[in-house]
Amino acid sequence: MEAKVIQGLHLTTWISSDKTVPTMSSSMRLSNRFEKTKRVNMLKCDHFGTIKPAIEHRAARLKVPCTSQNFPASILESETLTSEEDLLLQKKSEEIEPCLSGRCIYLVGMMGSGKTTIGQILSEVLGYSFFDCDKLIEQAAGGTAVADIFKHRGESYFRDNETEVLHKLSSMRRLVISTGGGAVIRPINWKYMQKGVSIFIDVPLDALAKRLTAIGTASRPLLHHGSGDAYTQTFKRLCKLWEERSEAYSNAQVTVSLERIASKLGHEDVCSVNPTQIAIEALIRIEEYLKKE
Ligand SMILES: Nc1ncnc2c1ncn2[C@@H]1O[C@H](COP(=O)(O)OP(=O)(O)O)[C@@H](O)[C@H]1O
Ligand SMILES: O=C(O)C1=C[C@@H](OP(=O)(O)O)[C@@H](O)[C@H](O)C1
Repeated sequence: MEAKVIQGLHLTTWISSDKTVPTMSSSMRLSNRFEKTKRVNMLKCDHFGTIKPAIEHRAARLKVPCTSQNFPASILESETLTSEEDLLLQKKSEEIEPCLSGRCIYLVGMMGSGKTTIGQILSEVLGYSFFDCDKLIEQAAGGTAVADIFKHRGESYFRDNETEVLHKLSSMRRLVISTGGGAVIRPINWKYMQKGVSIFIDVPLDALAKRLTAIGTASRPLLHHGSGDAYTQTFKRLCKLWEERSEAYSNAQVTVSLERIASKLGHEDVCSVNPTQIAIEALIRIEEYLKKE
C-alpha cells in the first residue's frame, strides 16, 4: 500500500538545505545543560569511569527538565542528577562529537525502553537535533495518533510510513533519531540506518512491563491484546514481540544493556538506572565502536 501519510511529510521545512539542522554552539548548549553545575578544577574517573571531582565539593543535584515530565514521582526522585554525572556526560559528548563526523544516531529497542528519553539527552549534549519517528508519522497524518493509524489503516500502512520516514531521515546529518520499537523488523530500514550509528537499548522485559503498566498502554496498540491483569498482559505481549525481534535488535552496531550498567554501578535493580547514566553508557559504547571501525 502506498504510504500516503508521508505525502504530507515535509522534512525540508524543518531542515536547512545542506541537510544539516542548525544547532546551538557547543558552548551555548553545554552552558544550558550544565550552567548549574558547580565548577571543579580537575576531574578523575571511577566506576563507568564516572568523573569524580578531584577537589571536594558538595554534590550539586540537578533535575533534567526534558526527561522528567513523564516520570512517576519515585522515578523523579532517582532522576535527580549528580554534577559528576553531568560532567561525565559533557566530557564524553565533547570527545565523541568530532569522531561522529555528523553521522546520525539511531536508537532502537522495545517499546518503552527509553529511546525518546535517552535520545533527547544525547541530542542535547551532542548539539544534534532530535527526531522521533512516531511523532513524524503522526504529524504527517495531521496529528492522528499512532494507535489510531493502526486502528483505521492497519499495521502495514504504519510500517510503510515508518520506512518512508527512515528513508527521508537517512540523507540528513547531525540527528538523533528515536525509532519505533518495530522498525528493526524490516531489513530495508536497516539499510537506511546503516549510514549512522545504531544503538540498541536493552532493557529486561519485566522492567519494561512494569514501566509500561505504570504509564499505561493506550498509545501502544501492539500491547492491546491478551488476558490477565495489566502487568501480565503487557509482559506476555512483550515476550511474544521479543521472540520475533530479538535477532533483529542484535543488528545494532552498539548495545547499551541496563543490566550491565546496573552491575557496574552496584545497583541490584535496573529500575535504579537513570536516563543520564544510560546516555553516558551509550557514549562510552559509541566511542568503543568508533575506535574499532
Ligand atoms: N531509565 C528509565 N527509568 C525509568 N523510566 C524511564 C527511563 N527511561 C524512560 N523512562 C520512562 O519510560 C517511559 C517510556 O520512555 P520513552 O523514552 O518514551 O521510551 P520509547 O521511546 O523507547 O518508547 C516514559 O514514561 C519515560 O519517562
Ligand atoms: O514496537 C512496536 O512495534 C511499536 C512501537 C511504538 O513505538 P515506541 O517503541 O516508541 O513505543 C510505535 O512505533 C508503534 O506503537 C509500534
